[in-house]
Amino acid sequence: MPVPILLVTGFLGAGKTTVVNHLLAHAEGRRIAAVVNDFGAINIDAELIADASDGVVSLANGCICCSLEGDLLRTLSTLLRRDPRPEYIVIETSGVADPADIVRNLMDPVILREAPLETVLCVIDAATPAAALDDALQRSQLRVADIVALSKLDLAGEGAGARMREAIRAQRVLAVVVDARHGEIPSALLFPASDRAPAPREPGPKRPAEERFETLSWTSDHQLSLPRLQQVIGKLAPKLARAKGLFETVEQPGRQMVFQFAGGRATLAPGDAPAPGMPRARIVFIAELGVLAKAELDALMDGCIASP
Ligand SMILES: Nc1nc2c(ncn2[C@@H]2O[C@H](COP(=O)(O)OP(=O)(O)OP(=O)(O)O)[C@@H](O)[C@H]2O)c(=O)[nH]1
Repeated sequence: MPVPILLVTGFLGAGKTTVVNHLLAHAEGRRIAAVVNDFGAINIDAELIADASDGVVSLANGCICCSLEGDLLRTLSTLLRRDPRPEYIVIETSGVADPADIVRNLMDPVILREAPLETVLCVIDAATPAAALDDALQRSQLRVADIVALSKLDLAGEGAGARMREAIRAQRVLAVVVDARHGEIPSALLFPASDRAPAPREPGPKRPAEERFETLSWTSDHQLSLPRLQQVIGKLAPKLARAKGLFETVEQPGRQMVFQFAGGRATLAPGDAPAPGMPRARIVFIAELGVLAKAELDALMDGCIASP
């Protein structure tokens, strides 16, 4: 039996992992394998994906739309040889990925036969201005989508959700647009029960690889001071496109916290127990190329380490 693929795309911090997590947590007995790509050296997303999946495969330190394309195909072949075989495969792309290039790779004749691309889902943050969809990368993410999920409607101002829907419709007349409150999308929509094999897709011409963002990682084996971190994030915020990380604070010892900075908003939430053998604090920062210097970042972040 072919194993349908769901490809999840969307800009940095739009809410892709939240959607994938919700899907895996409500798998209702389906064997779903997840492939997660963070283009930084540390794959925070893989750690944030619920254990509910049939094994999370993490592809880090590159983007599956360009440098890791071979790794993606090898990973899919390995998943398809698993016994028992997964019934579905979800691929979460990094927020900087151009999905057209991934779609092209998935049209590989063997993969297409064994694991056909069924659905492309694009997650869009409803709390960002609709003009964000004019961005070339976001346009290409929207262009290949069959389903568009509007996230963060709870944060969007009045009318913002409606304006975003209109902007989506203007670019993608045929896409199904759904609300995804905290990642909630009915799984029947994402994995429709159909015996028909999905038709091959035409991904369009290959785009020249364009480096626009870079990721900088910071790790430490110490606890962090929350007030100092808040101050530093305030300083860094204008330069950041996205940040996420896991660490322990001196204020709440013994508890791993999940830090998220997306759409200009920073949040901190309790996380799972720390993974063994990992540095106590690991944070990935994503910025437009040349905007954030590693030495500046290290100096600021080192200042967040709680004094003994
Ligand atoms: N309030 C609110 N927050 C949300 C919603 N969906 C996602 N978030 C938050 O937005 C932040 C980013 O969400 P993720 O799911 O990690 O975003 P992502 O698209 O996977 O991020 P990258 O993989 O880094 O591009 C997290 O703090 C989420 O909790 C929503 O519907 N409402």
